[in-house]
Amino acid sequence: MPATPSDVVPDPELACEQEYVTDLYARLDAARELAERRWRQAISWPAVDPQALQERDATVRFHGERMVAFDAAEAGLCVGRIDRADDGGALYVGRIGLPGDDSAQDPALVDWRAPAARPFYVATPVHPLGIVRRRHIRTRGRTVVRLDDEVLTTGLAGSGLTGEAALLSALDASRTGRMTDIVRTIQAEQDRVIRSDAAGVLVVQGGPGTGKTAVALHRAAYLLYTHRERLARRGLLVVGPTPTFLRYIADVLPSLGETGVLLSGLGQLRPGLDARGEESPETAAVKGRLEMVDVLRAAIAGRQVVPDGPREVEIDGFALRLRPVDVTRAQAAARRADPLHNLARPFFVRRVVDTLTKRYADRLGRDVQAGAGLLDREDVAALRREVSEDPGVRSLLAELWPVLTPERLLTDLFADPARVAEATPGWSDADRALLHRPRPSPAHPAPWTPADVPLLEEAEEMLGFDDSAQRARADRDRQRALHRAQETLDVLHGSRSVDLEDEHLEAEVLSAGDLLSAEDLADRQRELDLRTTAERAAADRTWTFGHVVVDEAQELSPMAWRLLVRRCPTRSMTVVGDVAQTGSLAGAERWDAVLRPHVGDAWRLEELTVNYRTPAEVMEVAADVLAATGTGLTPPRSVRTGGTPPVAEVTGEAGLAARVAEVAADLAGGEGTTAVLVPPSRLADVVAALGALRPDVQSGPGADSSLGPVVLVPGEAKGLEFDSVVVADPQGVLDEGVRGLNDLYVALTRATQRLTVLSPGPLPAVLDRLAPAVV
Ligand SMILES: Nc1ncnc2c1ncn2[C@@H]1O[C@H](COP(=O)(O)OP(=O)(O)OP(=O)(O)O)[C@@H](O)[C@H]1O
Repeated sequence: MPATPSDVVPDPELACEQEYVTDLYARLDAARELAERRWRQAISWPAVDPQALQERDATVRFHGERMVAFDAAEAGLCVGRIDRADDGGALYVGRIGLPGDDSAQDPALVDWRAPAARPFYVATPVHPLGIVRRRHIRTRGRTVVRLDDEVLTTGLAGSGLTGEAALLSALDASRTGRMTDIVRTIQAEQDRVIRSDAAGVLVVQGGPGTGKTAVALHRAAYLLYTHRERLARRGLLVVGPTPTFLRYIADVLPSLGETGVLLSGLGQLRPGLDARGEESPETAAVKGRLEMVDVLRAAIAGRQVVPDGPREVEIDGFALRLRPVDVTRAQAAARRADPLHNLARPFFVRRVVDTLTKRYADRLGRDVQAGAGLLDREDVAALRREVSEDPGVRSLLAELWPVLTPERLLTDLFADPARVAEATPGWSDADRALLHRPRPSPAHPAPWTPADVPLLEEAEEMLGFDDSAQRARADRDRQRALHRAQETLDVLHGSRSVDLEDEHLEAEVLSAGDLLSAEDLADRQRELDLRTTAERAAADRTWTFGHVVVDEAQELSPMAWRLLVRRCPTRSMTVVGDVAQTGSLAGAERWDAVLRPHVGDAWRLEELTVNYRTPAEVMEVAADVLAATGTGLTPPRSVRTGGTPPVAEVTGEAGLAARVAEVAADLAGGEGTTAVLVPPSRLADVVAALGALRPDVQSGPGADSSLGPVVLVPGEAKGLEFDSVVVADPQGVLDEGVRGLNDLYVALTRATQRLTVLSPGPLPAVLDRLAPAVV
């Protein structure tokens, strides 16, 4: 029995709250209708100049976003109320704020993110913050179905949980395969993180199930609320480890009414690229090292070639020589002009063409500079053009200083061991070999991997983005729009209804063309740009964000950190993760080591200590594995106890897949979601065996536990949770993972209700606590 009373309140109170909640929904409906009306008005505004057009876009977007927020607030609009001491009255807390009738008084509903709502989450009997009672209001649709009260005047410490009854009932619900928001039951230690200052890098370390992901997403919503203007403009980026994970969390921010957030996996951070290729963990680790910056720099320098001896090109029957020293000089001049390879290239080209033109003129027996037979400027220009357009000259220039895309640079580098060797002085042959990748062909497509993305982006920074083609296209589009606009004006001019003979009078009469230039008209006809900030940010690789949230941040390589920090120059970041769950070789063992190269000591740490997912009985087993990792981290304290005790079975090698399938099919026949977590070598067999019993089995990156039982390797299950988990072959998980203990820790802590461990042979020693039944 908790020391803080938490009782179901009888009906009369329910009726009162129903009345209040019904009134709140009426206000919500009114606000939504108003927003819709304003949206309609704004969308039909004539935009007479670019500024008005921008204003129209912004107004349409603003009311559109409000409509989305009002829709999102519909489910569970009001989460509860706090009753203030000294008869300060009740303050209702909800998903959004709704004004009252009198602006001098309390709002009808205060947004959960507003400072006034804070006591709802953090007041305790020991620190009541002027509150005498906290009431959780549960609704189904628009009907109030349950109230849970906590009296805060006892002065007793209590369980340390806020709204324990509401929390426990939320945690006991079956999982749907999608994460939901926790606005109703945010706990005090989580609230502290959510409302922490936006400035600087905040690292949130916490064991499995401590709500790191939930907290990170609510923090994103909080920051958007608190710094709306800045963040709405610059946008907020949430980075997760895998597309599966992103799908799992995708509903949370929209349910909080926020649409301006870009959710992205690391493999999707380069616009236009969806990098999902696979490679060995060792290769990913090498690609993730910071030394790759030097490798890329050397690879680019290696593409600026000085030939061994003189090269000749033939123009109009004359052999023109380009000596190595000419190339060296041209290179030096180009590098002085611009440090970026592609942007420096035009300078290199000009120098080489100048040199060849001069030699051409000399060979023609004339002196370009002075004296008898002086070539005039036009002659020189003609010779220059001839040189620069000559195919032989062009191909020589492409060989000596090619235009490079990041994709071409990396493809050529990885495919050529000699280039790799040249760019990696001091590396071992084994590490060099890890970078090797055959040139893609239809037979070997070799798609880009997530570890390639930071390299491509880094290379783009060094090469310089040659946007001349893009600008030319934009110019052409604009010219076309102008042309169309001019035609429209001409038609208007030609079809004037006044038929005037007097030329003088004609000059006095204004036509559409007099009032409006073709440029204005083209601007007016520009389409509404209603893309959200997130959509615009996703399409623009130079976009920098107002805040970046990184989830499962322990997995990120140093190169990935470099990329993220570049996208967030203000270093306003929230970094959540658990260094005991690091699965990738390139990932973090300690936060300070990871962050120092990018932000020095300018980061602060918050810890989450309570596990809301894993029942205590399961966590005890997982805690032994955590101890064996040697990280020295304390296991989180589980909120829930008394669930189904975890079970283990030794199946024998031959019987493993069939028994896994049988157990998983049985669990999947019940309520909630089911996952089988296996070492990679068992994946195919287990999928086949389970598929025979459950054709809806899911596996791989697209696996969705809301559609059927899933079979995943531990890395794919990171950040996810399931009602029932079967861990198959724990020794295999230990042996096959590059950080096997961490992988096993991740696998064991995915269960919200039931855990079954099936082992082909004796259980690994770290699982001694599970005394297996031999079948
Ligand atoms: N205050 C809360 N109220 C209700 N549910 C909560 C609360 N905090 C966390 N949860 C639930 O606990 C579960 C675990 O949360 P979450 O996935 O955010 O943990 P995590 O720390 O990111 O875990 P992992 O390290 O395993 O990725 C989720 O179902 C989440 O909704």
